Amino acid sequence: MPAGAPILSAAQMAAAEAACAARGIVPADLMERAAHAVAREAARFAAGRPILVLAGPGNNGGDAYGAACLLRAAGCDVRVAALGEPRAGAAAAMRARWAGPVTSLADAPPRPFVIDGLFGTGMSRAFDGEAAARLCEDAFILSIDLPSGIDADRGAALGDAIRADVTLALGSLKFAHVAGEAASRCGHVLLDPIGIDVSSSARTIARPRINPPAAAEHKYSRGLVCVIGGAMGGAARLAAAAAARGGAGYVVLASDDRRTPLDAIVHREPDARSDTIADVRTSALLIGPGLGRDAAARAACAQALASDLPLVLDGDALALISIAALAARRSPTILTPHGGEFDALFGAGDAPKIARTVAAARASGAVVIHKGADTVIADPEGNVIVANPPSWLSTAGTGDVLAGLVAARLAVTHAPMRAACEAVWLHQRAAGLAGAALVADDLPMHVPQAIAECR
Ligand SMILES: NC(=O)C1=CN([C@@H]2O[C@H](COP(=O)(O)OP(=O)(O)OC[C@H]3O[C@@H](n4cnc5c(N)ncnc54)[C@H](O)[C@@H]3O)[C@@H](O)[C@H]2O)[C@H](O)CC1
Ligand SMILES: [K+]
Repeated sequence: MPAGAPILSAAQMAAAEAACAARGIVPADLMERAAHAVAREAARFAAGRPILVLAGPGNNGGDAYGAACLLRAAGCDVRVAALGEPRAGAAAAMRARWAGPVTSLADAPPRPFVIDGLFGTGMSRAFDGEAAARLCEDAFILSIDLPSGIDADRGAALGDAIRADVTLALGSLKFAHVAGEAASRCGHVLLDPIGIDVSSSARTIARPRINPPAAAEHKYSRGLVCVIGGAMGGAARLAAAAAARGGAGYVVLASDDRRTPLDAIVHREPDARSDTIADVRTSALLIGPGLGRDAAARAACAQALASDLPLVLDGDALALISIAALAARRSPTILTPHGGEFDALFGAGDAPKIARTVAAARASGAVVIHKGADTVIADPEGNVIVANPPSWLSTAGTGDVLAGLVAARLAVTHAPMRAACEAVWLHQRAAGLAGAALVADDLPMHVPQAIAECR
C-alpha cells in the first residue's frame, strides 16, 4: 500500500477531476494518462503473456480500451471482451480507437493475463459477475482503479466482485483500497496520480520519525506510564511490557497480580491504584487491559476520567465510560476500541467506517483508534489515518500490546494523534518482524527494532 497517500471518496475524486478542467486538463487527457499508466503496468506484469482486456460501459472501460490500443501498438497479444458499449465522451472516443474485434464476456476464451476495466468508482449496483469470474479464474488480474464490483466508498463487494492480484489506483486511493472487504480484494495496490492534484484529510499510515532521547533526558522526562490493571493480570502485563519497550522512561503497573513482565517495571498494590491515578508525575495513564468491570474497576475508571492526566482507555474501560464524560475532559484522551467495543460505545451504523470513526472522535473529543483489518485513526478535527495491519495480529492480547504502545508514545510525544499513529505503525511493524503465528507476548521484544527503523 502506498504510504502517506491521500484517500478520497468517489465524489471527492470526481470533484478533483472536475477541478482539472480549470487547468485546461479535460477528461480525455486524464483518460489518456490513465491508459498509459495501465498499459505500462500491464506490460510489466504480463511479461509477454497473452492479454485479455475486460472493458465496461463507463470511463473505467474507456481506460481499458485506451490501454488495449497502446499495448497492441507495442506488439503485445491483446484481445478485448466487453460488457456494454461506452455511449459518449472520452470513453466512447477510446472505444472508437480500438480497431480490433470485441467479443462478449460469455464468448471470450480465457487468457492468462486479464486487465479488469469493467467498473471503477461508478459502480452503483450489483453486477452479474459470472462470465467475468470464469475469465478471471486462473488468470493474473490487473484491475484498473478498483476491482470491478466494489463500492468505492464503503469497500463492500456489490455481488460477484473481482479479486485482483494488482490494482492500479488512478488519481488517488479511494476508501475501498484501504477499508472494508474490498481492501483484501485489491491485491497489491499501486497508485498513479495521473497529474491530478488531490488533497484529503484522510491518508494511509506512513513510517513515523522517532528521534532518540536528547542527552539531558532522564527517566521522568522521558515519560512515566502508569498502567492500571485489575483481575486479569496478563493483559496489564502485556501492556506494561509494550509501554516499556515503546520508549517510555518509567513504567508503573498497579495490578492485583504482583508479577511484572520485566524487572524494570515497578509494581504497585491494587489498593495504591487511587494514589497512582492521582500521581501528577504521570505522563500517560493507561486503564482497561484486564481491568474487569466490578465496582473497583468502575471507580478507578471514573477517577481516571476526572483526572487531568493524558489518558488511554482500552478494553474493559471502554464499557465503563460515557461519551459525555469523555467530552468533558480537557487533557488528551485516546480510545482503542475494536469493532464491538466501538459499536457499544458509539452505536452501530451503516455509514462507512472512516465516517463513523470521525464522528466518534468529534463527539468524544478523543483520538479514536478503531481497530480491525482496516484500522482507522481519527482525531476530533477530522484528520484520518488508515492502516492495514498484518492479519497475524488477530490473536488474543495484541490489543493490550497496542494500548501499552499508545500510552508510551503519548507519554513521550504529548500529542495524541501523533502518538496513536506511531503506536499503530510500531505495532504492525513489530508484528511483521515477529512473523507468522505470532503470539502477543512476542510483540514487545520486536518494538525496539521497529523504533530503530523510524530514524
Ligand atoms: N481518477 C480519475 O481522475 C480518472 C478516472 N478515470 C476512470 O473513470 C472511472 C470512473 O468512471 P465512471 O464512468 O464514473 O464509472 P465506471 O466506469 O465505474 O462505470 C459506470 C458505468 O457503469 C454503469 N454501471 C454501474 N453499475 C452497473 C452494474 N451493476 N451493471 C451494469 N452497469 C453498471 C453506470 O451506469 C455507468 O454507465 C474510474 O474508476 C477510472 O477508471 C478516468 O478515465 C481518468 C480519470
Ligand atoms: K476495474
